[in-house]
Amino acid sequence: RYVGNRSKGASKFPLPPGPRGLPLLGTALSIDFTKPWATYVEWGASFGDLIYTRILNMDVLIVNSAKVARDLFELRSTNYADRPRLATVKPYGIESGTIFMPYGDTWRLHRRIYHQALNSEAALNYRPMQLKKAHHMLLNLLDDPKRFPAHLYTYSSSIIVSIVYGYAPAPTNDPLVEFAKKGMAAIVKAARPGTAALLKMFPFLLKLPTWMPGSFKAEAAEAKQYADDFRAIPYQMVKEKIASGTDAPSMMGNAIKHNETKGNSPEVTDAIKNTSSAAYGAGSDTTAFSLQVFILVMVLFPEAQRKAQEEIDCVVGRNRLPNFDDRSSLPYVEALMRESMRWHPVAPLVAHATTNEDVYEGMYIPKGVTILVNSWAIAHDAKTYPEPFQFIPERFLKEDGTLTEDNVSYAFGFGRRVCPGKYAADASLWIAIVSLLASFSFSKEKDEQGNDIDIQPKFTPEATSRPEPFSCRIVARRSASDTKEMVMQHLDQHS
Ligand code: HEM
Repeated sequence: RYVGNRSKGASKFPLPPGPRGLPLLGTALSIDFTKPWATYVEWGASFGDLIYTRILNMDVLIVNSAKVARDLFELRSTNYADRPRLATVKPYGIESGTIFMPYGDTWRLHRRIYHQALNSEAALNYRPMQLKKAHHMLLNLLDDPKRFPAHLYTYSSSIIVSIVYGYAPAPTNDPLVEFAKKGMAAIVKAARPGTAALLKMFPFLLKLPTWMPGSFKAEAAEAKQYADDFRAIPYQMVKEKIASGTDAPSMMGNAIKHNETKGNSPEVTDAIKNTSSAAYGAGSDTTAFSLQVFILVMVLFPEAQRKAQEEIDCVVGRNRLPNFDDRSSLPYVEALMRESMRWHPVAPLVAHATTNEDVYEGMYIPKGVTILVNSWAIAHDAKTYPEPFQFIPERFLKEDGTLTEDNVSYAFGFGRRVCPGKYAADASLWIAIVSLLASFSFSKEKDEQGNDIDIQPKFTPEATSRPEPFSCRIVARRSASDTKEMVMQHLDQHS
């Protein structure tokens, strides 16, 4: 059990209840690591909505309900905005990125840079670019529907590089996007809690020669190299564009120019490099994976797809593609998007840490403890969402057909750490979803005998979780040539 330095006043309160584990391993053996969020829900049935446990050598609190999340992360926000100190972060070269950064002044500086570029007003400026990228994605899907995950990734990452660097990547196989993708794959490994816990327990694993089984040296060195390059190379590129007067407006460019007027503070220069790479890391997979979930649910729940397409056909018609002006007239599409984000939140477990000890409803919360919010549990709470495993967009609609207040905000996190890219992300998701629904139908793939190939939905257990690969048929709703012609007409209008 946790032995921390408790203040006198707090010493009489017990830790929250939770499963007891084994020495050294804690409760690690009882966790289903293919879907840890579901194990924590099971524990919740016995121990409640706030659980204390020890996983390997880490003390962890788990929050399983929207109420506890609100009470701690919103109402006591200053104390619950830190991050756990993962043992992987430094060796993997990402300690100065926003996502893993301790709560404090440098983190505040980061948030100011994001705020300038990504607040709700600023995010409106990206809409024409997002619409154009959505149309490029439709063309990529028409050409090669089987590679849909790659097209979704190209869509989401090209939006981020455009916002962050003002860089217009090639529609496919862009060198910067490809480089960033490889880097991300290496860096994602740093966020695996199992690796972090192992390295904290056995730091020598990082020092073992690369050829020895169990060595993390090569993996960490590779990730660090990518992380370093990804901070330096785009920064240099944007600086050069500014110098030659060929830069496009961007988060990085604006921050560099602002910093120049203040005498080029090295601290701000670092923050500019680190926020930009973190925005790529935090914004590319999340958006692409959310769209993969959307396609998966369209295949699994054809009735919802049909209703959304009926709404689009009725409001937008079939002679043009939807745009942002249509958004408020398409409540079913909006409800479907919310239901898709609820059905599988791509950040199912969000890790914060406390700054100081606290007492909540008679339970002791230690200083510096990791506190995992189980967003998946919140999204599958049958009291709020009856039949939580079904896909029912109507749950977000009132009787009069207007939307409810619930906009699934937990999908973007909590309190002071809430996702700073959420307005831009929301727009990227919406325009992609409505454009895809207007242009394609999604259904199960057929086997050689013409029977539907069944899908058993499964999700990866990483911090950003996506569906395991699944096959599906993506067919243009108009003929392929008509769709292409319509998209090309829209693209001509953009330019
Ligand atoms: C569908 C897309 C997205 C989803 C679902 C999403 C979700 C999240 C979540 C759950 C968090 C953790 C919040 C917390 O700790 O409570 C987060 C953090 C973050 N997100 Fe997003 N995000 C998305 C897109 C974006 C985009 C497009 C950007 C940038 C352009 C971005 C930048 C960030 C950053 C920098 C953080 C770290 C914030 C901090 O630690 O203070 N995200 N996001």
